[in-house]
Amino acid sequence: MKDPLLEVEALSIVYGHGKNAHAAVDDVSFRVMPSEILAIVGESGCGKSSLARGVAGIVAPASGRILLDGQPIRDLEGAAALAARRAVQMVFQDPDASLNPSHTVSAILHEPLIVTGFGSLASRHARVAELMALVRLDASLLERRPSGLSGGQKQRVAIARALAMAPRLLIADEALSALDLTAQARMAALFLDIRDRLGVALLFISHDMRMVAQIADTVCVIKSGRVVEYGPVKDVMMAPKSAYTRLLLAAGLDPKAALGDPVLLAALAAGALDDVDSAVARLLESPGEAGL
Ligand SMILES: Nc1ncnc2c1ncn2[C@@H]1O[C@H](COP(=O)(O)OP(=O)(O)OP(=O)(O)O)[C@@H](O)[C@H]1O
Repeated sequence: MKDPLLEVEALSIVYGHGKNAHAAVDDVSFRVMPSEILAIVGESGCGKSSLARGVAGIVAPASGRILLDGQPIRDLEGAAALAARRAVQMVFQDPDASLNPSHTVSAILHEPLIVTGFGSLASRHARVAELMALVRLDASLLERRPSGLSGGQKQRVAIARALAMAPRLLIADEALSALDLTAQARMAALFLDIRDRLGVALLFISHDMRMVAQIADTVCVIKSGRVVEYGPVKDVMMAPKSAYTRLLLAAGLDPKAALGDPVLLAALAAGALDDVDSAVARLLESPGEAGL
């Protein structure tokens, strides 16, 4: 049995102070093995982005620990701290916000290589060509700026830039949700290909259970900042233990809108699985009722 790459232990992230304090992430634990794809799934506002930012070190946890190769990241110093920071890279939902619009794709991909002191100009060029091939982008796009690319192409550039740091864990925070369905499917295939070729692990943050089923090995379902279900994706899909997971699995239902339904809310609160299933079936038959 291999050792885990990442361990998240009893992590809590709190916004605000005093009586305004609000735990966006509440006592969450999971682990990611090398080259595993773990999906964190839940409806909008459940704390997924906060969790991703906590793992990436962008927001500080109120309590709990994050370990990389068994070492608490917070305790690392000097070269070890730098290596840990590089080992975890993030791809965000909106490439327009994360890619500099005035830079060419070439400049965007050269930058992390320069920052990390990656060899000579010739070796950087070779590495940029390799990164473009990895994300299946044609080299002819190198001189374009982000505005000259499609949404899917921009997201591929963002992934290539993250891969330039030679990460061991990639965090994709709703990285597919701004794309149309065809682009989403192609991007999911790309993530699987990258995992297979590079052995990089993926923390795949999503609200979409169907996308998660296509890509993940393991799934962690989050509701109101807490883990409600965690296990191999096949087990969770075939036999969801929690009523909330069943709701997320109901294809065609928007959980956010459905949660406005009082009967469904009461069934969820009571953990009454049969009542949840019948409420979901009713909402699917008459979408107008839940404003879907
Ligand atoms: N910087 C912040 N300051 C205060 N509250 C925040 C901050 N960021 C998020 N929150 C709150 O924390 C909770 C979790 O938000 P978070 O963005 O992590 O959820 P999410 O599941 O990623 O949602 P979405 O998919 O809509 O981004 C929400 O109630 C949100 O309003």
